[in-house]
Amino acid sequence: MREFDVAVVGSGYVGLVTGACLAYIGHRVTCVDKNERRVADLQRGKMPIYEPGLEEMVARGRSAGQLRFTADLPGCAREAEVVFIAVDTPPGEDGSADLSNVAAVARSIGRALSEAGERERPLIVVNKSTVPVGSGDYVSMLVREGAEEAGNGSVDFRVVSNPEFLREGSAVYDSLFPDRIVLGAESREALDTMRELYEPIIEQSFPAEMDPRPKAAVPFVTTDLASAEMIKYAANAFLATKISFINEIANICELVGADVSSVAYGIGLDGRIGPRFLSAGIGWGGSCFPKDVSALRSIAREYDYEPLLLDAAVCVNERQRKQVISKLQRELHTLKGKRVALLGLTFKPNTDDLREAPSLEIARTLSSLGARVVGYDPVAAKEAARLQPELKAAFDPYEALRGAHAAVVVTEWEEVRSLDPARAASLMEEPRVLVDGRNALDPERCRRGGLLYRGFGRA
Ligand SMILES: NC(=O)c1ccc[n+]([C@@H]2O[C@H](COP(=O)([O-])OP(=O)(O)OC[C@H]3O[C@@H](n4cnc5c(N)ncnc54)[C@H](O)[C@@H]3O)[C@@H](O)[C@H]2O)c1
Ligand SMILES: O=c1ccn([C@@H]2O[C@H](COP(=O)(O)OP(=O)(O)O[C@H]3O[C@H](CO)[C@@H](O)[C@H](O)[C@H]3O)[C@@H](O)[C@H]2O)c(=O)[nH]1
Repeated sequence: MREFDVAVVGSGYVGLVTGACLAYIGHRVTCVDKNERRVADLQRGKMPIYEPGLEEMVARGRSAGQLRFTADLPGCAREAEVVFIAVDTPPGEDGSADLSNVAAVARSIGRALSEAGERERPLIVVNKSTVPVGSGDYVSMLVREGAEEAGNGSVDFRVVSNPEFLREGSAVYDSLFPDRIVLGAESREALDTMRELYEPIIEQSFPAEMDPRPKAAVPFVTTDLASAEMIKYAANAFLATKISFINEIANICELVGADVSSVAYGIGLDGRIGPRFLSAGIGWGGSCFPKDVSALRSIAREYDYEPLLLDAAVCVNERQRKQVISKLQRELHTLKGKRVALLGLTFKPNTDDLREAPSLEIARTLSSLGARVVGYDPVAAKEAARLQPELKAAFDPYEALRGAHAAVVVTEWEEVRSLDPARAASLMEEPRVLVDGRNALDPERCRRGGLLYRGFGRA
């Protein structure tokens, strides 16, 4: 295997995990970020995010001398063979992706290339951020513009799209054991180089200590730039739609007296459907699905196309969150003066990410209706209370439940799944409602413990 000099720009969820994993498989990696405090923290081993297994991977990379951190993007771009762009592409006001961070990095790479003069091989600029179709060409244009600004526009580089499919909470595992690696480029040579860089992952030839089960080679999908960019949006839109689909079925199950968990199991056994992403409940949130579905809708509208199915997926998702409120109103009648405990606040378990977390919107609505809201989360209670001041932070689930008239399971952390219903009921006030927004608890056990259990799509 050839050892590459790699720069990864953006030390957030994707950048850090990518950098740490590339160092783990034997490359020399420099992670770059414009946030100097973040860089200083990383240089002394302090993680800016909560992601299981990441701290150990970073420590390992640093002590092997394979991983370092800097704020000096031009310096890195001059020395690297491959630069990954992994900066955030947040939603703009109209729902389209805001590419200003990607653009700033591309220009800066251009300037650095121009100042460095001739290179032995073209620099490969890999876009890992989720970006609209056409962004590969836009990045090329900006690199060239940056180079022209610095006095020499004839710089040698190739742009590659390499969408990222990791999930927060299992990001390290997903990066080392991906379902596929997708690469889009116009240059065969650039694709061959990327294959070489990823070879230990494609061949699964790195030490098997993380997961000793034998693995087949990872499919390596090569395509043009636009299709690679579209694969990312299509994958997220499909998964989000799949969840909205099961939520629609859950709502009908409630009306007809069926149980959505059994229905999901029954349909998921069909190989054409598959069992994953069929958990009904509050619906999807997070830093990706809402932003990417909205960016895809916005792309479609740019071309005067009405994305009816995507619009419906979003509507169903918005309605699911509102259902938490109607389920509470049905049991508590007025919410004024009632204490409601939210159990789990991050958008999913095993992450500290609160971007588009349903908990924040639910807390806001409940407090606008006069309820007192307290929220428990094992890692993000303090930050959630900062973002949503109506929410009082609790650091233990039972502390949150003390004196509560109702509780809502918003995020199925293990600490929430393993809740003791009898202990919860003993701390709560009448009518002791538990709205299980993730269908994570056993309804019978909850009822035996003295809770008024209400799930999604089941009795
Ligand atoms: N979070 C995920 O699970 C996930 C998964 C797949 C793809 N993605 C995509 O990957 C991209 C990154 O997402 P993320 O969640 O890692 O973002 P993030 O917000 O966690 O991190 C982004 C980092 O980039 C840095 N940055 C921004 N502009 C910069 C610049 N000009 N120069 C240097 N550093 C800069 C920020 O300081 C920050 O540390 C997004 O496009 C996202 O859609 C995210
Ligand atoms: O059956 C399910 C599965 C998930 N969710 C919710 O869907 C959201 C997203 O979950 P998940 O996909 O596990 O987390 P992310 O980390 O947001 O990962 C998604 O978004 C990433 C960013 O683009 C992609 O890289 C991943 O492949 C894609 O799964 C969360 O709010 C979950 O609670 C459900 O409601 N029901």
